[in-house]
Amino acid sequence: MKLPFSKMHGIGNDFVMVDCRQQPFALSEAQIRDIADRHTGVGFDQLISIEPPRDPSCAFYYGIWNADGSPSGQCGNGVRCVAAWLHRAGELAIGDMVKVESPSGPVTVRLNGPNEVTVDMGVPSFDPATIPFIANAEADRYGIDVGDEVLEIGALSMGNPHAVVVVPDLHAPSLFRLGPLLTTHERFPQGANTGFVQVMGRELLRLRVHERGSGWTMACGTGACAAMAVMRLRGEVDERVHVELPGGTLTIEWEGPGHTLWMTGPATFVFEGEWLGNAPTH
Ligand SMILES: N[C@@H](CCC[C@H](N)C(=O)O)C(=O)O
Repeated sequence: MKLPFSKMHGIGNDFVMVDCRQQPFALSEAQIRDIADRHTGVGFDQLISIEPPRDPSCAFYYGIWNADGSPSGQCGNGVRCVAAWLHRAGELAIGDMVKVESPSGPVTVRLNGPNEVTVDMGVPSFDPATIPFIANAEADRYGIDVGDEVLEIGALSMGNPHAVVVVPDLHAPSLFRLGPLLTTHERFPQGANTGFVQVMGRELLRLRVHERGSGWTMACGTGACAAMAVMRLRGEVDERVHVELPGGTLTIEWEGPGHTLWMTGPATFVFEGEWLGNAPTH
């Protein structure tokens, strides 16, 4: 099997992009994991397919798979790469705004330049049933048992589930233990992307994310949106915030509940390649 692909990244969150405009997406979960392997495959945090739309009001559909082969409903850094990929494929001009369809519904992208994209990420949902998150009622924070401690978290959906924990120090060793425990916590029946956020001021957050299905990543776009939304709901940040992640910075704008949230950041091509379908040798 020969599979042409583009390797891209959005501030270090890296992607294998597969062109499925003419032929249907046909990779098995095992093949996705083989391509994800950073030693015997290509390596990626997410694999993204670009396909014809299912919703006729959208120009294209994109599918999202994590490194462990599991599907996701949304990917913030990935959708910026989709826009830049469409530009390179001659499908989207600089300055254009277009609606593209994610597994969790349409989002609107605007190509600011060949490598910079703004995305209307939709309205964040704090409804526990939508996330999904097990809770008696919607709240801006929840106490959650993790081992023998109780952690305070925010929980929301950006089209995918997020837990947000405010911490005084992003380098505390405990985060590396807590990240995987929250990501697979029983109160998130479909798992969660776990963001640890340090509030640096009303316009600046620092964030590290342990992603469902991919582990610690250099950046998570929906994680940056989720952290901003939780802190804005709690009145701790302004309408426009920079979110610094290990791989770079995103700008997130949100007026508040009921409004859509906007994300701006880079999308970078790394190389074009062809996966030859070799099974890993281990
Ligand atoms: N890196 C992404 C999020 C990818 C999906 C996530 N791991 C999930 O399973 O929901 C982003 O930039 O948003």
